[in-house]
Amino acid sequence: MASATFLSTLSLANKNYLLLTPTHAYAKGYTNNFRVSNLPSIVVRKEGSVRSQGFVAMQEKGGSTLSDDSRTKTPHVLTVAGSDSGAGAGIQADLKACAARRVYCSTVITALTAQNTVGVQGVSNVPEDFVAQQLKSVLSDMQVDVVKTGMLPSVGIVKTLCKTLREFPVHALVVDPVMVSTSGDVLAGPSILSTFLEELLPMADIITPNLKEASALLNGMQLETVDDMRSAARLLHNMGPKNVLVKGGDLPDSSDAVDILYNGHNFYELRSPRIRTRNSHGTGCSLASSIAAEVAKGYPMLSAVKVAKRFVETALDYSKEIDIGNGPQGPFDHLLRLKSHSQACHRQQPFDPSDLFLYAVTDSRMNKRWGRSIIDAVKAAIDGGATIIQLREKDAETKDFMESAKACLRICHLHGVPLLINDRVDVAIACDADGVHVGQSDMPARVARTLLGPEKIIGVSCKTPEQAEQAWVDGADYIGCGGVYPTNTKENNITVGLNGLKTVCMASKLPVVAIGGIGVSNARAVMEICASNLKGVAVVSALFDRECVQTETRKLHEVLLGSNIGST
Ligand SMILES: Cc1ncc(COP(=O)(O)OP(=O)(O)O)c(N)n1
Ligand SMILES: Cc1ncsc1CCOP(=O)(O)O
Ligand SMILES: [Mg+2]
Repeated sequence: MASATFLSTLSLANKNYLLLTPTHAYAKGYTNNFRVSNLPSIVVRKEGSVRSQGFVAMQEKGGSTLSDDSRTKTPHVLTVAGSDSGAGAGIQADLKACAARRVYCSTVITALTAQNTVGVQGVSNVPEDFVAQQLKSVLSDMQVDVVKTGMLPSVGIVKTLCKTLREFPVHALVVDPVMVSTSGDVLAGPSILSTFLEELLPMADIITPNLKEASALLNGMQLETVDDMRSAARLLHNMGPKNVLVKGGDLPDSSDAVDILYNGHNFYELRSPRIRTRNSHGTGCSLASSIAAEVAKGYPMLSAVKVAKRFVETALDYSKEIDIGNGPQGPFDHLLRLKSHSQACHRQQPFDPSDLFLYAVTDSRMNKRWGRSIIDAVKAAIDGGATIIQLREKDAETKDFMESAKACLRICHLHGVPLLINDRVDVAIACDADGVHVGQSDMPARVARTLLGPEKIIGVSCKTPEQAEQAWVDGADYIGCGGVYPTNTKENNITVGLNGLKTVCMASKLPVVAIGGIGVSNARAVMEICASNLKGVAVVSALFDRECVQTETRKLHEVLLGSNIGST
């Protein structure tokens, strides 16, 4: 029996309501079982407008007592694609990606390909009416959230799909415009292009072309730079899809993999270190189905793309040694190295760098000295305006640490504040914390990323540009840079000063939080080094080695708001 995970209940006019976020409502399938009430949305705005959160109130259909029994809906992706006998791409990749992302995946097969790591040896299209029959079988019976398309090998199949989707609308359509396989074999000829452009693209919530596909959709336009990718994204957006992700994996002369996401208003440049591996067959299919999976869970598109991209990168990185087939392009493994991850099906808030604004780091000795529990310390820091918490409990017994971490997590999540664990990746996994902070002599961030999976937050302590570059390559989310000023909290810790902090910020592609000897008297000076990626300060003693944690946190919060930096 599923336990209730909603934030709170509300009783009004003898009726009970669930209070929960709209995406949570969708992800949990509550919209199927509850009427969305006509109560106005309730908006909780945390101090300093660091994060605002909308909530909706939902009333149970036909009943008055709320319980969560068996109301959890399984997120469901339907993939409409070709089969790859080598199982690196196509339907097989989609199934594995969705399984790895913990989303149910049904399949409509459009073509059979005889394929291996050398290339495509044969293609046999499935007759249109049988594609139609498969679509109807799935969509008339199952509650599909997102349809993801891959190889659509004939005009008739594209038309059949569009017609069926008009008959059975779904929450979102993800179109991977597969035209050429990674081996260079043509999977959908130019005759299909016009139907694609006229019928399918306008229905799409996102299309995910690589450079070759974007060029083919744009009449052979040359795409050689990131600026070209932006132009292509804008032109493709004009054709009707709500979002366009142009994938720059093939961009020459780039040490990073750069993708451009455009939603008609903003461009997002999504960069990640390029992973050099032979085992990349199926990357495009897997990315598109991972995006579909995250959208099916209720993520907004930008978050879905970020998590999906990180997932594929992690899988690629950890599939480097796989040795399958003799051809130039091997498959990667979605599950092999990742299967020990405790990736819960429920969605969690994606990392928001502005959460680093006021980073409260606990200290077991200080709490003991002032006679307070970790839980009381965390509560007080949140009440004072802390935007992220780290449990840095160097002396705690593992069992005690886990128990207090679980209690702190409940409090943090009620307030929308992420909770990270210092050093102890095992504790973070065991209590499903939001992430970890590791230093240069702790578990390497790359290993922590593999253990924690793509969504968890990982912070790394860095004193130098080289360490900052490594943190980025390792898949960290932020850098903790310090000690900025001398501190008694950490022994033998070299002080980097404001200059050292600035040097690291300038070199870092990641957001940075400053740490070490920071408090009310000098926080402003720290923030005024004016580095756009310096997002806040992390503080131990100035909050926790004080009589009233809440008052000290509030004072620091005010100073930071006054500095007017990093809060956006
Ligand atoms: C936000 C943040 N930045 C830096 C540190 C220091 O981590 P580390 O270097 O591993 O030292 P310890 O905290 O483990 O003593 C941090 N904890 N948080
Ligand atoms: C953990 C850590 N890492 C670098 S300095 C430091 C200690 C920060 O503590 P305080 O805020 O009390 O100076
Ligand atoms: Mg450490």
